[in-house]
Amino acid sequence: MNKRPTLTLKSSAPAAPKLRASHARALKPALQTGFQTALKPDALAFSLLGAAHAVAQVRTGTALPQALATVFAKQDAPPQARGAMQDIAYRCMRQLGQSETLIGLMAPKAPEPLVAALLACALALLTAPDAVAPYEPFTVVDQTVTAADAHPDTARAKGMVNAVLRRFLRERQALLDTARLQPLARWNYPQWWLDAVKTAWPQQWQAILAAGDTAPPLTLRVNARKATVAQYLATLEAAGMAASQIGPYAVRLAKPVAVAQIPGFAEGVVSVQDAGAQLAAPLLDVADGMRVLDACAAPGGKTCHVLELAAAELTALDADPKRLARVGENLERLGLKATLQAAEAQSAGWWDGRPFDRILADVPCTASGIVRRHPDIRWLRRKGDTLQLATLSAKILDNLWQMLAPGGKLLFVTCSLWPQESEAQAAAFAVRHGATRLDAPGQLLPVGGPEHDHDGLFYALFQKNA
Ligand SMILES: C[S@@+](CC[C@H](N)C(=O)[O-])C[C@H]1O[C@@H](n2cnc3c(N)ncnc32)[C@H](O)[C@@H]1O
Repeated sequence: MNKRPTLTLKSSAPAAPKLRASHARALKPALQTGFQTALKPDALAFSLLGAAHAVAQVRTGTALPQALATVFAKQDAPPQARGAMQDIAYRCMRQLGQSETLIGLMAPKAPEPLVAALLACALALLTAPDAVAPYEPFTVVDQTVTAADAHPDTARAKGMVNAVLRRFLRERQALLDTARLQPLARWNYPQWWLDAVKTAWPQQWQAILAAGDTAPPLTLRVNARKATVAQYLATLEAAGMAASQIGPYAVRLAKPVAVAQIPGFAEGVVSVQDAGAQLAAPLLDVADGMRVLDACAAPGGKTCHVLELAAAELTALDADPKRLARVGENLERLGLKATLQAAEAQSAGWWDGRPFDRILADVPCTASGIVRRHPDIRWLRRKGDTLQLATLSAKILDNLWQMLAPGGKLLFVTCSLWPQESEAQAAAFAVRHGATRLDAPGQLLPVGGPEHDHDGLFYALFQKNA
């Protein structure tokens, strides 16, 4: 791996203020997550409190989708409140560094976990640019105080919540200017993540970090068995939905909508898939009748795309049986067939010994390239995860190589930005196995803008000598 120089963030502004140690410590687990409030489900206060519970759970290590699912179930939230909770919680994740820094500047002492999460949710709404602010500032403050009052873990802090948010409204710009002297608040990523992006991508680090804080587009993959892109664009136009083609099978909707509102989704005409992820199936170069292994398949985006392009004999393997079930659901919706196998890709116990013509190894990784879609990842990952996951994926690749037929191709994919998991891994693998490296995009950087409206993926393609 090439060593690149580390850039440090330069600022002509005064030195960043030190936060009190109490604000920098890890937050304690949230209490009483099952408590039912008397708040009306259509009130913003209800959604703020639900989102705050989910955010507090992320701060103790739970992934945001799981945290939200728990809150939805426990609070018996109706669909509209679920949508609002999800929107607030995702905004909060993208602004968490700034919000926690602001709380550190304004709160008299470190708030309890649920209070801190509630304040962070409110600040995420209050700091949204005016043009896209979903609620009036005074509504946010009023409803946050109402939410605080409605829960036993936050009720005592109601006065402090009110004081902090009103102070923020009064001193907004000065507080933001001070907070943003901290890299954590300026970029909304932990320091180790900032250092890692700067080291790996010294030219593009700012664009990568900024793009990771934006909401992702809704990109669809047109099922080549059922429609062409031109036909599907005409369908969208007839439905009054603006969209454009951004890849051979990729269509981006101008305005994201719920899956249920996507024309043809239920009938399998389209699937939701990032434009960068849609490169995998064509790169694999599968022909009808080939034996194909998708070794880390769930939820099946790439599996299904391969089968939309060729009538292959495909085995979809995944270590997680619950996630594997989602591959089955996607295959069914699209009218496709594959053999599903719950097993670990670094073991060979499940293999019948018949070599595969093509292998897709979309290995487990830090997912550092898909933070705009999963903004909680940056707060959940630890620096040491990279080495641990790279070690596992090396084992997976070595094991899969023996299953590849002579002349066959293996496509190695990650959704990581870290070279240790991607290019360094690919280079070391090629040396270990004397594998021929074929043309592939390498690292796709998620720098944003219309030309790069894709996640951060890495592709390396290998061929086994015949
Ligand atoms: C990046 S995701 C795959 C995404 C999928 N290829 C798609 O396009 O929809 C990685 C998958 O690897 C699975 N996984 C993790 N460890 C594994 C292992 N040791 N063997 C096989 N699958 C594993 C995870 O459950 C996860 O579904």
